Amino acid sequence: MVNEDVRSTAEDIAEMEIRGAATIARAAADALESQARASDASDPAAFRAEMREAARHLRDTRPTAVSLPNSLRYVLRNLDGETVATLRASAVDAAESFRDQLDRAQDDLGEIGANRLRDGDVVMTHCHSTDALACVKAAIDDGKHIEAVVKETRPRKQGHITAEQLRDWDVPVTMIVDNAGRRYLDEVDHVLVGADSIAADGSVINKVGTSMLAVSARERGVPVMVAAQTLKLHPDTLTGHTVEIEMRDETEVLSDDDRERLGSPDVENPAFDVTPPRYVDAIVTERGQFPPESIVTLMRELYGDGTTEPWTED
Ligand SMILES: O=P(O)(O)OC[C@H]1O[C@H](OP(=O)(O)O)[C@H](O)[C@@H]1O
Repeated sequence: MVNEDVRSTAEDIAEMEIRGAATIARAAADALESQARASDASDPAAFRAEMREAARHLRDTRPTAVSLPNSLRYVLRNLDGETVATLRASAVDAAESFRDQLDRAQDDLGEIGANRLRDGDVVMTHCHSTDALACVKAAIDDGKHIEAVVKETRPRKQGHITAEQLRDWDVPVTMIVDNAGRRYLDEVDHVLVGADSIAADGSVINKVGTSMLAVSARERGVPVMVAAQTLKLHPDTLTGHTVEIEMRDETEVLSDDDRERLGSPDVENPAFDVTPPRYVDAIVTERGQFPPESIVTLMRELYGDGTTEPWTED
């Protein structure tokens, strides 16, 4: 029942061919739209069941970035109609308005984040975040000169994607290995990172290594700014759930040859870590910037009704 686009999108998300919390959310909405368009369901109940199955398939790819279930929820909750044709149209509309909101949110948070950056500032980045880079882009568009110290971000080196994007915007980049982060903090004005999920207590779940960087930044007096549209707020944490940290394959850390040479040690490869709120200065969203401790107010406003898992309903 799950269509080919959904299967290939799910595979690409799992393999990180499609990656980054916002990009994953967009791809998931696109895939649900494709499922709706291609459906040959004979009646509304069959159509809804297909959409739920497609959503489950996409949901099961990666566990940490809440933008993925938030995106699936958005499309499924907006299904509306008494016939397959009207249901299909509602899915297409929902996917389109989801994409519009995502783009607008990123633009708006970029403007807000840019207000924190002064002409001549240097930012230190970790991993690759489109929300974080939107702040840099808006600052440049305001005529500010911005430079960047870009952390490589092992094991998958997403810092290279950041450097490539900054190169296209003519932002001078200094690339460093992750372990040089603390040494170069003296030369930067901000740490600027994205988020995969934000918990109700203001904890930031982001690429592994973020917490170490944030602790060092606090010690060095460098403000830590997290750029995260409200799609990254994790509603389940309002009711005490914790965010699952994805463990990825050991081959990302050690090649087969290296593993054999080292006597097959155990390898742990968490993709994310949790930065406690006391190490974060501001969470920049499209609704304004918030001290992490107050993000719960916004979360209640947006998700206070609690969450459902529309893909599990029969
Ligand atoms: O939504 P945007 O800001 O683009 O990305 C947010 C976060 O998603 C990425 O995770 P991964 O590379 O998919 O594991 C990084 O942790 C990044 O900070």
